[in-house]
Amino acid sequence: DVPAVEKKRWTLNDFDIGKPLGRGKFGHVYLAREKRSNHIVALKVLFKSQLQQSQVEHQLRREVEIQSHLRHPNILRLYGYFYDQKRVYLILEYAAKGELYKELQKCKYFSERRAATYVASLARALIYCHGKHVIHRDIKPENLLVGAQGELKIADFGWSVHTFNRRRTMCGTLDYLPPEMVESVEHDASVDIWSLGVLCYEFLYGVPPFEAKEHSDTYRRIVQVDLKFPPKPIVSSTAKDLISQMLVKDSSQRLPLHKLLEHPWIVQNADPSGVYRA
Ligand SMILES: CC(=O)N[C@H]1CCN(c2c(Cl)cnc3[nH]c(-c4cn(C)nc4C)nc23)C1
Repeated sequence: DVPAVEKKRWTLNDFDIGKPLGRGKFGHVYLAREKRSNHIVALKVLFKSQLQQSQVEHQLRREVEIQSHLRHPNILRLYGYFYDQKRVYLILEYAAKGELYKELQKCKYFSERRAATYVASLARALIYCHGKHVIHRDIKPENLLVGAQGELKIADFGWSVHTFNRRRTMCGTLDYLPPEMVESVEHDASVDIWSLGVLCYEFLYGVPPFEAKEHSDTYRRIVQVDLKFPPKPIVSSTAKDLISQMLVKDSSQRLPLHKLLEHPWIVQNADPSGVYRA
């Protein structure tokens, strides 16, 4: 679409900066408009000093490298980046309907149709990533944004890796980590299947499956796959069947993503357009 974008040297003068959209760990994200095209974007501003302090420059370089090459309707575009003396700027797609976790907090949990529609679109995005040997490794509500038509966008590839150099680094909250990452052994793309299963559970029940007061309890519940389905809210047995096929300790036995798209719960509940219409 806009190949020239990669070649262009962007500067802050190319943009009108708008309201702050939110705060990431290393800086703020602002609404911005590219002056020549009037294109609305999200400008993520990161302070080099903080990046250096936390030794995450290599992770940021990887995030930019990976996300700038991914093109999928359910993956937030990274159009480009630039930097000045003190800051690094990421030019990101603007997701008009904001952060999914706020929506989940507001309505406590989603209907089966809404949850299945979101899970199916995330599965398609992950199939695309895995096809390019990219694993996200940090699928959780905080990293999901909602586009203007209500479609999900996976953001924040800060923890993604190309599978040929698998990392054992610990990352993000514990809730979403599969046993092999919690036990920090070798891991592969099936970590994203586990996290999608955790996400599906949280969409339906409003809380992640292995939540506990203490980190050590969450850790134990994950490695023991201590999976329980509360009596409320009422959830169909087909939904529980799908979740049970994803939250499997042996990563090679987890339901493959293309099989997930054929699962009865997805077929019967997900809107094929990937967009949930209330
Ligand atoms: C870690 C991190 O970057 N988190 C968030 C901050 C905003 N950001 C956005 C990014 Cl990176 C892209 N698009 C966004 N749209 C919004 C947003 C829209 N509304 C109506 N409200 C919000 C908020 N936020 C973004 C990602």
